[in-house]
Amino acid sequence: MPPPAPSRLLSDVPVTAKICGLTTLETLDAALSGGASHVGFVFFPASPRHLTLETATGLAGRVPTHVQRVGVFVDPEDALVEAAVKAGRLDAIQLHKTPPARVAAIRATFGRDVWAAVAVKTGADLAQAAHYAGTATRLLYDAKTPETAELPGGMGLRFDWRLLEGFRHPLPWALSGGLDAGNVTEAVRRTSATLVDVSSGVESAPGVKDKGRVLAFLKAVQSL
Ligand SMILES: O=C(O)c1ccccc1N[C@@H]1O[C@H](COP(=O)(O)O)[C@@H](O)[C@H]1O
Repeated sequence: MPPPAPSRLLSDVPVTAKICGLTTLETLDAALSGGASHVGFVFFPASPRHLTLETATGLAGRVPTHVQRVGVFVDPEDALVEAAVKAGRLDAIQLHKTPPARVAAIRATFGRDVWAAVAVKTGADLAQAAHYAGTATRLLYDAKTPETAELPGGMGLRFDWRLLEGFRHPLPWALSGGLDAGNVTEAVRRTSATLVDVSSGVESAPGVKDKGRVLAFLKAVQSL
C-alpha cells in the first residue's frame, strides 16, 4: 500500500509526524498504518521506553524504507550509537544534552542525519540553536525538563510555542514537547512546524503506547 499523502497547512508545506518511543510491534504497526513519516526508538536506560538491541532489531525490520528510523540518545558513547545504528537500522540519530562538537563528531563517525535537541523554557534558550549550525542536520525544539528530572525529554512537558513565532531557524527543524492529538493543530499554527514529534501524548502510561492515541494524533496531523 502506498504511504498516505502528507497533510498540508495554509503554506502548502506538508506536515509530517514522528511517533517516538515505540516498544511493541502492535503500536509500531499503528504508527505505520496511520502514516507516520518517522518512528523513534529510545536507547537510554533510564527511560521507560528504552529498547534492548534485540527488540530494536525486531521492530526495525518491520519499518518500510519510506519511513525513517530515528534513534534517541542522551550524550551517548560511540559504542552504544554503533550498536544501535546496526540493530535499529537507524536513518537518523537524535541527540539530547549533547554539545555541538560531540554532535559533529557523531555525524562524521556514523554518516547519518543527526538531530540536536534544543531544550526550551525561555527565549534565551533559543540561542543554542545557532551553535548547532554546521554540526547537526536538524534541530528538535523540545521542552526543557527540570534539572532534577531523570529524563531530558519524553515527559509530556510543553514550552511556550509563541517563542518560535518569527524565529529564524538555522537548520531544518522539528517540534516536540507535550504534543497530543488535541493540541497539535494549535502548535503547528503557532510555530509553522512541518515535522512534529510525540511520545507521552500517545501513551496511556509512561512507556505504554496506546494504538488509539497514536492513530488520533496522526489523523489530527493529516487534517491540518
Ligand atoms: O522518550 C524518552 O523517554 C526520552 C528519553 C530521553 C530523551 C528524550 C526522550 N524523548 C523525546 O522527548 C521528546 C518529547 O517527548 P514528549 O512527547 O513530550 O513525551 C520527543 O522528541 C521524544 O523523542
